[in-house]
Amino acid sequence: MSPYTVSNVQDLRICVVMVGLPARGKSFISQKIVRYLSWLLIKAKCFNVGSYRRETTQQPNADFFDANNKEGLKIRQLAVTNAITDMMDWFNKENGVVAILDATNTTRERRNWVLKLCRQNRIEPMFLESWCDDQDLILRNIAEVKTTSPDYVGVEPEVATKDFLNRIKKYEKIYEPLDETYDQDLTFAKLINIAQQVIANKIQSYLESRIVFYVMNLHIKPRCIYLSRHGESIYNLEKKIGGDSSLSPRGLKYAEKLPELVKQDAGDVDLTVWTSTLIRTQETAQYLPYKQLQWKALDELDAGVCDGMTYEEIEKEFPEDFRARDENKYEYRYRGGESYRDVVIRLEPIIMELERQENILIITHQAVLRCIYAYFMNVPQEESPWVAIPLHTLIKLEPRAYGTKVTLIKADIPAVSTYKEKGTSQVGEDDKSTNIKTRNLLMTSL
Ligand SMILES: Nc1ncnc2c1ncn2[C@@H]1O[C@H](COP(=O)(O)OP(=O)(O)OP(=O)(O)O)[C@@H](O)[C@H]1O
Repeated sequence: MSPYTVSNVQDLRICVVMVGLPARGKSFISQKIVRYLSWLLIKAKCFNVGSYRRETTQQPNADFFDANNKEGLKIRQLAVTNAITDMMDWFNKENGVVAILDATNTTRERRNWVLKLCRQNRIEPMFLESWCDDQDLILRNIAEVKTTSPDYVGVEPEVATKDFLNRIKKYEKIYEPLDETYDQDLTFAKLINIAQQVIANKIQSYLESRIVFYVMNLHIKPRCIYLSRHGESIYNLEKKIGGDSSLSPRGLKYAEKLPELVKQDAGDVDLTVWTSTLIRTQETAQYLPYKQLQWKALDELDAGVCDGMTYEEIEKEFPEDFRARDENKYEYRYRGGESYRDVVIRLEPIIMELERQENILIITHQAVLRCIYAYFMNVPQEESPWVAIPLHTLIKLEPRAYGTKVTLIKADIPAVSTYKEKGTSQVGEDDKSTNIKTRNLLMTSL
């Protein structure tokens, strides 16, 4: 069995029950939690009741959501029942650890029903409410994601907005927010106006506290995260892995060009640059006119006894290890070194801090960038160690409501390719194959 990344996960099953009026970011938060936990290799899945409801009812108007609409109630009850049935199946058949029940769950009656079902099935219920009275933000949310939802295909945005506001009114009539006194025995967290205020009540397990800590750090301000590998290094030229070498002359050219490349895209925004503690990332960042921070956690995957060797040398000297790594690159740990899984675990504070921050430029290493990229782009663990991250290329990530937009900005300074395909010890591709890899990278975006 694989080791867990968070303690006390064994035998623990948690259902995060979302609570809140429409357009309060419940789906946004649910998807973020799933991505975060999946990245940490904790089995997590979101059950969105709206999608179940859409299987039977297309494009209902606000009246459908009226508490007195018997037909509407029946359909909505069926949707939540089906979602919960699938959720229980997932816990039982697929050994799920954290399920998110993404629905409004606005009444005490509904929450009590979910609570009972969870307890009967040995699942810990944790309620997570998003409460928001910022009308401008709610209107922005409706414009950003609701007027374009499947519920409003072919409907004018103004008409859709008006109907959605009516839908919210229907829910407001019956809404019973979580209450510190009434709900004092429940495990719950309540986010007020994003995370201006956070109430945490009876948070029991370590995993629950990680989830609360994570959602506390989320923000929705528009921002860019730039990622770059260090410029081409002497070791890259010699096809060696690891080490702490300096940049090659072409790598230095990239370092000189980087300020212009960033400025052209980012303009005058304020950025902070994060580098690893290794010479090649610092040399790459040396001309950037921004505040810089060094993180040990951003150092390259430690290749242990293979540090400083070429792949050909590794294949000759440690043939079994070479094959084992190709077989399961994510789990393979170099003798005396690290695996991709180890790197993900040490990157967790980086991800947490990235969620808190605004515009950041990270200059680090291939394996580390693959792990960070996998978090933002939802790349499955078995694929992430094979993502091509070319040298001398700036990757721009723009987090959006339900995903991340990715753009590649090439510096147009030649560099060797350090990409190694499965089953060979050869690195390097011609220009054509590098472009194919680049396209693969773009296609993984949401
Ligand atoms: N804590 C929050 N409070 C308010 N808005 C948020 C919050 N977090 C994210 N958002 C914004 O909410 C929007 C996404 O809305 P989302 O679909 O997640 O709402 P919802 O509550 O799931 O609505 P519905 O009940 O209709 O499914 C995005 O524009 C996102 O920026």
